Amino acid sequence: MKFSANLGFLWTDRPLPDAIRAAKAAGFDAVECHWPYEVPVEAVRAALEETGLPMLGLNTRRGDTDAGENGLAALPGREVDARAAIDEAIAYAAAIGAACVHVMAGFAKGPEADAVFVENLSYACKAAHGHGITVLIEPLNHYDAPGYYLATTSHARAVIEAVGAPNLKLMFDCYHVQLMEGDLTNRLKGLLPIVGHIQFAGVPDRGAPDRGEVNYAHMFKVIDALGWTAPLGAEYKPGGPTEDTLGWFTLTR
Ligand SMILES: O=C(O)[C@@H](O)C(=O)CO
Ligand SMILES: [Mg+2]
Repeated sequence: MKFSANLGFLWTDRPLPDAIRAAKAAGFDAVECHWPYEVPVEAVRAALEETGLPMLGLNTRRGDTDAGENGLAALPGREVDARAAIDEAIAYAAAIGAACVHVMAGFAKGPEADAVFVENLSYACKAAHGHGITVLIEPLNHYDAPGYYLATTSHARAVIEAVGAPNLKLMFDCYHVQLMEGDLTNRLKGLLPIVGHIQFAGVPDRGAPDRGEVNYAHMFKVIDALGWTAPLGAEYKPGGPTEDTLGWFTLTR
């Protein structure tokens, strides 16, 4: 198995370039992040080149976080801001060779939001296509993100079908899927053709994956048996020094 360190949660005690170096030293095969925009592209690119780690993905900006926004792409009336965030994310991803951009939907619901999300995603997929970038959408659980537009994989599948772009895929985050829908093994098998990236964390506290209700020793075997070879995103909250939480690597043996 290969693993990607999600630097939105791991090694957040240091600047992003040093977090990339820490992930390399700990034995990760790749990195991914959330919102790198305050860090100069050159510094991130230099750390990636130095370590040889690929950056798998990053997220579009959430919007006005002081006002509680968590993404813009499904918000009626915010199309200009949503597309600026998409352009920014694609430009940053292209500059550091990142394979994916997660377009965050935000808090919205209803037919207007449905149409806006599909239109903004169509825009994102066209813009990303020329750079060979995959656009991801991710259902978030309703405990952490109540009211988030996208909460289930069935809704994500319907959106992906409505957009109909080959470079639009599902971020299958085992943590969110377990909290909302369960049946991880069968669900992942059924969704595999539309999955673009897989993430994991302990459930329900989002701690290290060797604790909680999900048996990741089993899940890693399932994922491997499905022929998935891309790195899996370790997106958990270490609750202390990240190095002290890496015992879960042994789950793959
Ligand atoms: O699962 C998550 O929370 C992340 O993957 C993310 O990108 C949105 O916060
Ligand atoms: Mg996630």
